Amino acid sequence: MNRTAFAIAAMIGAAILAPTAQEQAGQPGRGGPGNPLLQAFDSDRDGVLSPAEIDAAAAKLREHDANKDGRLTADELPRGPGRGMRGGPGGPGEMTSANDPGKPMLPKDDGERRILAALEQARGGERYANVSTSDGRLLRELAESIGAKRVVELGTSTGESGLWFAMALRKTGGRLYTHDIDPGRIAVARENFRRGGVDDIVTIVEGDAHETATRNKEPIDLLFIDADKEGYDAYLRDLLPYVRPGGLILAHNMRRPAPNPRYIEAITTSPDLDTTFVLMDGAGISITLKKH
Ligand SMILES: C[S@@+](CC[C@H](N)C(=O)[O-])C[C@H]1O[C@@H](n2cnc3c(N)ncnc32)[C@H](O)[C@@H]1O
Repeated sequence: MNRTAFAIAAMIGAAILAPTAQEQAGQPGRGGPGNPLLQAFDSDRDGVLSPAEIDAAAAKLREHDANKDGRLTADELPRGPGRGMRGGPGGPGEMTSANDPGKPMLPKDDGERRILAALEQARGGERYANVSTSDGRLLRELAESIGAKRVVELGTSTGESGLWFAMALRKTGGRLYTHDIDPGRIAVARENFRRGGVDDIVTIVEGDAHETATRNKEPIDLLFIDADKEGYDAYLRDLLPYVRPGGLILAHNMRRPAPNPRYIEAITTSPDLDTTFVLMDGAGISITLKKH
């Protein structure tokens, strides 16, 4: 590995393996046996990073590149109490599929296994600005926890968020209505829903959602806004009357790309709505409860 590559690897390693409070409080820290870079990359535990271990560091970092695009994004990097690689693979505090929100949850049955396999395949294709794994896990849990029967999604893309919703809807006996303007992405989404075994509970609506979504006249349990950002406030205005009291309005990209300020104002100032912002270390999601 050349010097530049090592410097990048070291910076990334330092960023994801920042000292714990324990280390800051005087426990072993940088330069000592508790040094996070040593913990992550010093395979033979001799307290020194050898040239071979330095070379191997890049490969270890690449293991986190879930979508194999050659880059590491925040949702691919380990996070949480153990900060991922602390203690090395398999060591104490390492995030696994079981406890890392950035990784798919463990499937509970064959249906979930099939959906997760479809998601993994979808993540290997064009990603556009699809939800991250942590985003998707949250969408699914929120939909399932409110027993959503009718989920309306604006912005299907290739169907990743739709697959997460479908996982919830399999349990609730509900249905997803998902709208997109792009026929190419819709074709991929259709195939992904088929592959995930959920095409029977998904209705794809092709066209400009500013027009197609207003055809909805049924109560909505959960509305997910993830299409054109400048249109978020119009979508809210048009569909809020159909969201049932106690229903949820979720919106993606509340941090990046820059959110629509009219939408933020609408969801944070209305006395009928309560909003919180989550997963803001990634794209960011707003969770808005329609109270009345
Ligand atoms: C960020 S992607 C959606 C990602 C998807 N929700 C996911 O996480 O898998 C945004 C999508 O909105 C669609 N879109 C943009 N403007 C639209 C409009 N006016 N009507 C319908 N879809 C639109 C785009 O074609 C694109 O597929």
